[in-house]
Order: sequence, then C-alpha cells, then structure tokens
Amino acid sequence: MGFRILAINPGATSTKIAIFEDERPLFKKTVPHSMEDLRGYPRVMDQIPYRRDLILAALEEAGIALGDLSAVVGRGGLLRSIPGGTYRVNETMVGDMKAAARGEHASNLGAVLALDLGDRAGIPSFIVDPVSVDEMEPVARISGSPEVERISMFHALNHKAVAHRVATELGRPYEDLNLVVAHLGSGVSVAAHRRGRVVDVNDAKQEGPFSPERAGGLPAYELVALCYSGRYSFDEMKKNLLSRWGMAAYLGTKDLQEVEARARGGDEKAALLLDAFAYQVAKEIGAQATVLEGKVDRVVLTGGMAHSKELMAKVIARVSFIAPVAVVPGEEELEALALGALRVLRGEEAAKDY
Ligand SMILES: Nc1ncnc2c1ncn2[C@@H]1O[C@H](COP(=O)(O)OP(=O)(O)O)[C@@H](O)[C@H]1O
Ligand SMILES: CCCC(=O)OP(=O)(O)O
Repeated sequence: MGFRILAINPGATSTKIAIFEDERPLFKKTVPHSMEDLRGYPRVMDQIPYRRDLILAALEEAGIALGDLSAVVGRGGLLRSIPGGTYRVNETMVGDMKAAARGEHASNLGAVLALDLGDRAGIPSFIVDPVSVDEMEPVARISGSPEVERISMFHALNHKAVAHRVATELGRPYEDLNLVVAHLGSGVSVAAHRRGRVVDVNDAKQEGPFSPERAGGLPAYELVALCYSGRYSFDEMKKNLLSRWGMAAYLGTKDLQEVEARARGGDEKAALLLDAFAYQVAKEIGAQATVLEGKVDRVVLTGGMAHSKELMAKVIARVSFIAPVAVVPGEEELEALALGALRVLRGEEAAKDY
C-alpha cells in the first residue's frame, strides 16, 4: 500500500475533503456551507468543531479510519509572508492562525484541522503553498502611502498548480513562461507570473475586482467616510469586506449560477453585475499584463466561476488581444495539497519549518 493522505481545503462557502493513495484519489467530497450554516460562528476559528465533525463523517463514509492514514494536509492560511513549499504544522503556526493577526479567513482553519486530526492519528500534518506565499518584487509593494504596504495574499496553491498544468500542456517549463493567471472563486486574485515567480498580485481580501462575497478595491475616501459614519463597528466592517459585500451585497446571493439564471430571466441588475464583474476582471488582467511588459505567453482563467462559459466569453472578449487564453475551470487545490505532502513523505523534498 502507498501513502494515504487526507487533504482538507476549508473555503468560505465549502469544505473540500479528499483521500489520496499516492497520486490516486480514492475519495472526494465537497460539503457546501450556506450563509445561514456559518451565521452562528462569530469568528472563523469557532467553526473548528463543526468542520472537524464533517471531515470525520466523510472519512466514515469513505470507509477509511484515521489510523489508516499516513499524513493530513490542510490549506495554509494568512500566515507570515513566506516562500512557497510544504510546511510541517507546528504550534507557532496554529497560534498565529488562532490569533488571526493577518485577518480572519476560512483557510486559517486548514493548519488547525490538520494538526488536530494528525495528532489524533499520531501522523504528521502539513500545509502547502499557503495564501501568504510572497514572491512580490519591491516595486510592487509600494502603495502610495508609506504607512500602508501592499502585501501578497492570494490563492497561491491553485495559481501554482494551474500554472504548472498550463506549462505542461505547452511543453515548456513554468520557469520559462510569463503568465497572467486569474483565480475566480469566492475571492478573486489576478497575478503576473514571471518565469515561475508571482511578482505582483491583488490582495484577494481588499484589492482588485469585486467577487461573489468581497468588494475588492474601493474608492478610499468613500470607504473612510463609511468607517467613521457610526453605521458599522470595526468588526462589522471587516466582515463586510471579507464576506458580505461584492455580489452578495448587491444581489443577496454568492452563487454565480443563480445570478446568471436571474439575468437570463430578465433581471437587469443581475445582468449589470455580471457585466461589471467581467469588466473588472478583464481590467485587472490588463494591468498585470503591463507588469509583464506585454510579453504574456498565456492568460489563464481558473476557479469555480471559470465553469461559466457565458462569463468566460465576456472576459475573453476583452483580453484575447493580450495573449491566447486558457480556461482551467475549478481548482486543483486538493491534488496540489496531496502532492506537496507526498513529496515530503517520499523524501523528495524537505518539509519547511514555520
Ligand atoms: N459550474 C459552475 N458554473 C458557474 N459558476 C460556478 C460553478 N461552480 C461554482 N461556481 C461559482 O463559483 C463561485 C465559487 O467558486 P469556488 O472556486 O468554488 O469558491 P471557493 O473559493 O469557495 O472554493 C460561486 O459563485 C459559485 O456559484
Ligand atoms: C485570502 C486569499 C485567499 C482567498 O481569498 O481565498 P477564498 O477565495 O477561498 O476565500
């Protein structure tokens, strides 16, 4: 028997779970979470028992005991800025995730759940390419205020996995290519990958296009006025920015398929929001193309929303002048997590310490 790896990807709207035997998926399950499901948890960390129980239920459904596993690997959260790679989960990492010093986000649960389940089984726990992977160039860190630094917070795991896949399809090393990759999920990140390094990217929590649940970049004066209006507390503003604005605030849903169905049914507001979303994504892709001085081998569209042919057509119509466009719908995060853990278990790569 090979290595059996439990991979856990806690997202804002779902928990994705898979069991791999070496590279081979044995079991996969996505448990969706509606806005109502998560309403009762004031802080992301409060969701640990809820999400742990559903992972244990998934293991039972798969007929696999914790004791049958070789390792647990979770999505890495808003850690310190660190290079990419596979990291052993340790107490410092778990402490940082519980303190949420760099913000609340569902990915913060990955390391905590992995250590909890790994310790129960007496096996190692890892994270791979967390959202705080930072390869940005100095010039990209300047914001316009010396008191505010631009930071790298994005879907690093899927960006890297999909970029490698496109490179393989092109028959060229990732390190030889210039790509603009747009991840279109609950959060949106659009990055310039220059020869294997993500040299600029919008912070998926507070910059760039809006998303199903986030505002993206906002006019600064208007935002400051809202902050001081007395209408919202600091905590409420953080929740607005992370999970309540974007499409959810305009339309009351984070589900793109529902928005598209409404637009098809004649809802003009839904139609406008779809156009605005495609417009903002395309504009961000254009900006990242300039980071690569226009020398772009492929524009890559990925994430859950890349399943929508209608939406992809709207974005492609605006960006195809930059480079050929590759659409890789969904994400390869569970596979990327399992492969990252496998490289360490096989001794092909050393796990990094956080
Ligand atoms: N087959 C599909 N067609 C259109 N939109 C989809 C599809 N699957 C998921 N989406 C949309 O993608 C968004 C979530 O993307 P996803 O990558 O699954 O998010 P998460 O970051 O929560 O993992 C939601 O708006 C969802 O409605
Ligand atoms: C915080 C950066 C990663 C991110 O936004 O992930 P989700 O889209 O899963 O919320």
